[in-house]
Amino acid sequence: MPSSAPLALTLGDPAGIGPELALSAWLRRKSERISPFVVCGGRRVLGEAAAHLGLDIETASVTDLADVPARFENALPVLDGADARYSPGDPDDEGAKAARASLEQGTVLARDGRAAAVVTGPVSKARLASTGFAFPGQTEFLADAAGLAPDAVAMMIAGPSLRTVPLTIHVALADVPETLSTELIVSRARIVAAALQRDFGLSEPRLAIAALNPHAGENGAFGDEEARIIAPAIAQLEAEGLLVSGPHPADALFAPRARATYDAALCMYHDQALVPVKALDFDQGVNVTLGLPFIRTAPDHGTAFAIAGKGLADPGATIAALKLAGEMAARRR
Ligand SMILES: NC(=O)C1=CN([C@@H]2O[C@H](COP(=O)(O)OP(=O)(O)OC[C@H]3O[C@@H](n4cnc5c(N)ncnc54)[C@H](O)[C@@H]3O)[C@@H](O)[C@H]2O)C=CC1
Ligand SMILES: NCC(=O)COP(=O)(O)O
Repeated sequence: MPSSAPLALTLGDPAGIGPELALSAWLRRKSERISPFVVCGGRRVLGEAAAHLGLDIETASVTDLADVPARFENALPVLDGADARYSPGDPDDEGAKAARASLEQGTVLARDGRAAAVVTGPVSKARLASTGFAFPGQTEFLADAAGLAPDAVAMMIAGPSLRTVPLTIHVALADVPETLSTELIVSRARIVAAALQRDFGLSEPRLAIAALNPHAGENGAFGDEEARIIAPAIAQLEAEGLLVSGPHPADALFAPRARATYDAALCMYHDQALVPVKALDFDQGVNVTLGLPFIRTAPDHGTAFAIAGKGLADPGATIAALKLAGEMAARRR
């Protein structure tokens, strides 16, 4: 990868807050020291969004990624690609197709090393599905684009207060117990430990593993997944030399004293992992896909259709995602 390779920012659903987040992040590029980034398609959307929000921002069409750093100084660089009209809060098929094309374009650029990372804007999973997108989320799409099975990657939600990893992601809560297995926990924990070393500079990462049931099952009174599935995984990981603790009752795992004892908490289901980060760090929460051969980050929030185009969207999580992607890329160079 060339040392000047820019970050590729995808548009997200054009009817959501993605376009205004790209504009706001560019406006703060100097104060926040954000590495140069290029938006994958959507020049019309971005122009109309800037006009709608009264933002005096020029976009610059780029075809050669080598031009991005210079253009980034004075204009928001945009690659030729899919586009749509700007219709904040009113998602449609044209916008969903543009969101998908932008995601595909950014992913290829990162996968081929032409972009330093792909930073994805928020998409509606339901709207993407309506285009025939065959994946429950972007995480699973990225794994597939890298030639990996869904289990070969892990979703980390990273904020200033803590990092969490949902071990099951886009599955119904009712399906979580049967989806969990000792092998799944072991393989995801290995991915997390390796990423904490490689991308976060932690030489001896400490992993805390949450229980599934209240009170970690209370010795089997309310569930046996802790003894049957989670404890054997912890024993195996310890035997491999990893610093692992648990299964911890999840209610106390995110208290400040507990957070000081680990570098990442591995959680059994989506909301167990995302609720604490969103409660503590909503506007700085970053979703990182671990285990890919390229870098992917994203703001850890959704399309927020109800506030799109109203000037209410906080760009903090998008800025944090861009900055973390830049730091990870610098560490890997
Ligand atoms: N990585 C991604 O692309 C993600 C996409 N989604 C998608 O987003 C859609 C909406 O999901 P929701 O659960 O409603 O979550 P959401 O994050 O879009 O909205 C939840 C609440 O947070 C507010 N909010 C979100 N981002 C904000 C920001 N930057 N500044 C100020 N307020 C903000 C919204 O207005 C709403 O009140 C769904 O279709 C889902 O698939 C959800 C999470 C992540
Ligand atoms: N709530 C986080 C989330 O669902 C993000 O999913 P993905 O689109 O990054 O796979």
